[in-house]
Amino acid sequence: MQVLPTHIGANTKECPPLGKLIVLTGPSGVGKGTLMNAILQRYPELHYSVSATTRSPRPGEVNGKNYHFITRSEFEKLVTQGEFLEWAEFAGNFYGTPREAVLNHIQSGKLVVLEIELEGARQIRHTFPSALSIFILPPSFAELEKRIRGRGQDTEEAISRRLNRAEEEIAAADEFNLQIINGDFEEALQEIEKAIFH
Ligand SMILES: Nc1ncnc2c1ncn2[C@@H]1O[C@H](COP(=O)(O)OP(=O)(O)OP(=O)(O)O)[C@@H](O)[C@H]1O
Ligand SMILES: Nc1nc2c(ncn2[C@@H]2O[C@H](COP(=O)(O)O)[C@@H](O)[C@H]2O)c(=O)[nH]1
Repeated sequence: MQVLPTHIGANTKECPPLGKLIVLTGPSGVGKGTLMNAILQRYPELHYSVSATTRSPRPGEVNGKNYHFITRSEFEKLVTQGEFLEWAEFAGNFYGTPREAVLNHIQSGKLVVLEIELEGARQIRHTFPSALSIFILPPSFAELEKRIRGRGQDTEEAISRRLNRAEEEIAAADEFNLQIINGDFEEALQEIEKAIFH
């Protein structure tokens, strides 16, 4: 039986995945979640990792389905206990991937998908070098802003923070295995499917 590491040190690599880990990253509002939901509808055998966050739920978001919504002190405790595979602060809130569920699913041979921001995706690149990392790009910055605003679920302050961060995120796109422009939704979806299954 393989022993799973319980803590990621600076030079530690997670054990080689028996299944496959897929990371979708890219700026807020580019359409990662929408693409992910479409992929999960088509391929229910994929396992989507539900993150923990200190952000407040948006209207319609369900605890345990969209996120595990927790307090800052709960989040900090989980960090101390090494319960996250990666975590980061984004636009004033904390987000993290629960370690145990992901490793268990990978061990049982599942394809596991993470939808996370840049810093977390970088951490996964180091700890899981064999993960497939896909960076989703907007067709233009103006379109990205239109999408975040069009979603209508963030305050003006949250929108500015996310757009300010987006430039830096887009500049890092080349760090990842694949860059896909989410202009035409169906085309982007097909490119992701191809990357995962072929
Ligand atoms: N190809 C597309 N063309 C036009 N609109 C799109 C496209 N893809 C997604 N959208 C829309 O863009 C908005 C933002 O999408 P979504 O919430 O999936 O982004 P996200 O990258 O997951 O954001 P976050 O990282 O903040 O969670 C949604 O209203 C979605 O319907
Ligand atoms: N590093 C991580 N980033 C995560 C995780 N779960 C989600 N995210 C990313 O955070 C931003 C903001 O999300 P929102 O739901 O508040 O719009 C977005 O880029 C998500 O992909 C995580 O576990 N770790």
